Amino acid sequence: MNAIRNESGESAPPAPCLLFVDDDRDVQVAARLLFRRSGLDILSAHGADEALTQLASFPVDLVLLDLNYTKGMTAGAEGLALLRDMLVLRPDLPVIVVTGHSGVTIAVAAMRAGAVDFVMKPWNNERLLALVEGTLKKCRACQASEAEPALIVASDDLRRTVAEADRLAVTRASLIITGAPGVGKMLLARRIHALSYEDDPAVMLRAEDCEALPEGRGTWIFRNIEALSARMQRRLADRLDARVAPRVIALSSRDHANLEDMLDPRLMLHLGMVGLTLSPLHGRADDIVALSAHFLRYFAARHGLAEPRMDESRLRLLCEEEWSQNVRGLRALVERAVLTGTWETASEEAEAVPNTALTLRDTERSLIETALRKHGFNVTQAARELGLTRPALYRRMARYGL
Ligand SMILES: Nc1ncnc2c1ncn2[C@@H]1O[C@H](COP(=O)(O)OP(=O)(O)OP(=O)(O)O)[C@@H](O)[C@H]1O
Repeated sequence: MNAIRNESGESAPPAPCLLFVDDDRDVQVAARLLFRRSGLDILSAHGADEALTQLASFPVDLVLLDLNYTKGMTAGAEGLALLRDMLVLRPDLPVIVVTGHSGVTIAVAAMRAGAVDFVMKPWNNERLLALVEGTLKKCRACQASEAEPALIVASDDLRRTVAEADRLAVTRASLIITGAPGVGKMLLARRIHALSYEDDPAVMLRAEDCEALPEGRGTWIFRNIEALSARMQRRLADRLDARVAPRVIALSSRDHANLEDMLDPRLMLHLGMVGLTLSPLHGRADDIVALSAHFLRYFAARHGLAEPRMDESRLRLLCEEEWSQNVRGLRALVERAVLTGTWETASEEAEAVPNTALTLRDTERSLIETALRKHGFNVTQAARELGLTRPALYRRMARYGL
């Protein structure tokens, strides 16, 4: 199993964690030595793609960002574009720009684009350290309580799907995201929208409640697309046929073949052009490990409580769970562990809950049955003995089939 690991192969410590983006390996080594000596953990990325992947996979607290990653490039455009992408994913992320050739003008442009500060290369170790520590201190409270990375990605399976989603994000293509309930379809749809060129917020629609289509174009995210009425499906297909059409991101827990049967063929042609499928959480051990660590840290900070200890055997149990509600189930389980300070696996819980419910149900059914028999099935007298109103007793009789 591939737990959250930093470059040295150690399990990633909870915090603080820096991400240093620079294509120059010597500079990376110097930064690593400096920060590790000071007790800070540091991840490195040598270019934009790697940086975004690291950011999506690890709970990064601060980024140090060089602005040029291609040999000979000094204008800083690559770095500015990456800065904007990072801030889409993590709007509160503190980013310090580290600039060499590009100089002060580009550093100022980076500050305008959302960087919190900048340092010039070659840097002074003490000053850089003080700047990083000061920034971390200032940001820690708000960052720890609010920031939840857009999407945690650790398994190769999810990484491939997210890479494909990111590639499609900048197009205007409508698409369908399929996958079991709670697997992350809505989160992925939001990420696609956030990485697109669309400035307006996406319109969220529940297909089963949708009786009219929004005005204008923009991005429309439909939950449960298969529940859209036949009439609305035709209207939506008409809108997608138009020259100036909205972008529709349709979500469904049904698979593609099923949707072919359920959706208007014209609508399916538009939406089914490209499809993304998220796999069930069970079987994505790397994601279970990364998500558990992330949710633990997130909920401990959010509720101001200590993180319950996560050991190897606990992780193994989590990886063996069926996760019928997928990531939503894991998230709830971890939040409960933080709130109660104790762990219970989903299967322990699944066993525990029905058993208790069964005992209560059995007891109640048998009390009611005894009272009814005793009074010759006279409901008024049985209800009086049980301390219930007649309607309440009728409801229970119906529930227990008496
Ligand atoms: N990779 C992930 N990283 C972080 N959080 C995740 C991830 N995947 C899912 N979640 C979280 O799990 C919960 C369920 O995700 P989401 O609502 O996107 O699922 P869904 O597939 O759209 O569910 P449904 O089909 O039931 O509507 C949300 O709280 C979401 O933030």
